Amino acid sequence: MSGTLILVRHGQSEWNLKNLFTGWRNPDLTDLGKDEARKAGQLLKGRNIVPDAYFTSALKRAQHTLDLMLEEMGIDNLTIVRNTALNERDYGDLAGLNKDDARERWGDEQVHIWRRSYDVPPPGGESLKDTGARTLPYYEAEILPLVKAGKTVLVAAHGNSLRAMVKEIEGLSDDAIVKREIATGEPIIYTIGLDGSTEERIAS
Ligand SMILES: O=C(O)[C@H](O)COP(=O)(O)O
Repeated sequence: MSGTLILVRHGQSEWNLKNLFTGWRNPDLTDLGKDEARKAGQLLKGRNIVPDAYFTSALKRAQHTLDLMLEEMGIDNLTIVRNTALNERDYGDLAGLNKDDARERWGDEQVHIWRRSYDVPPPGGESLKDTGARTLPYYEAEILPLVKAGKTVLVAAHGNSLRAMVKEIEGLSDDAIVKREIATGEPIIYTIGLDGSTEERIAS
């Protein structure tokens, strides 16, 4: 027996557009972000995928993405589980700063290390490892058991909470995850067996 896990990063947010570090701040989607979310819903609908369970973060941009996807899929009357465990990495003191301004101030390399290294946190914030320490226990307790029981589960979350999950699911090394980017509004679909074996299918 196997189940299906679908991971979706929220569509473009107002702060993605403005090139600001966002983290736990709470901007909504742009018009482009709303379109991306609707397209993700259409893609799943086109594949006749009807999830059994829905998870998202406590942040508007991921919740709105899930709502728009469900609208496109014609699914209502359901329970959505929202949890801070699925929130974006906490960007600490960088939240609200422009990413180019930060590069000017601290240099390209330092900013890249804060954004993409595995275990170096930005000042006052979470590294990817810290994010995983919050996201993965939740994934393992609440999401994975459903998938292993043969269910289809849709998770709408964030670049770095999803990178933490992708690292675990695909068994990527600390070095390999540094290069892994998660595109907005593009569902990643995994088939996961009872024994935890994984087959990745990326929708396009
Ligand atoms: O929180 C943010 O600023 C973005 O959603 C993700 O940022 P990143 O591309 O720096 O990881």
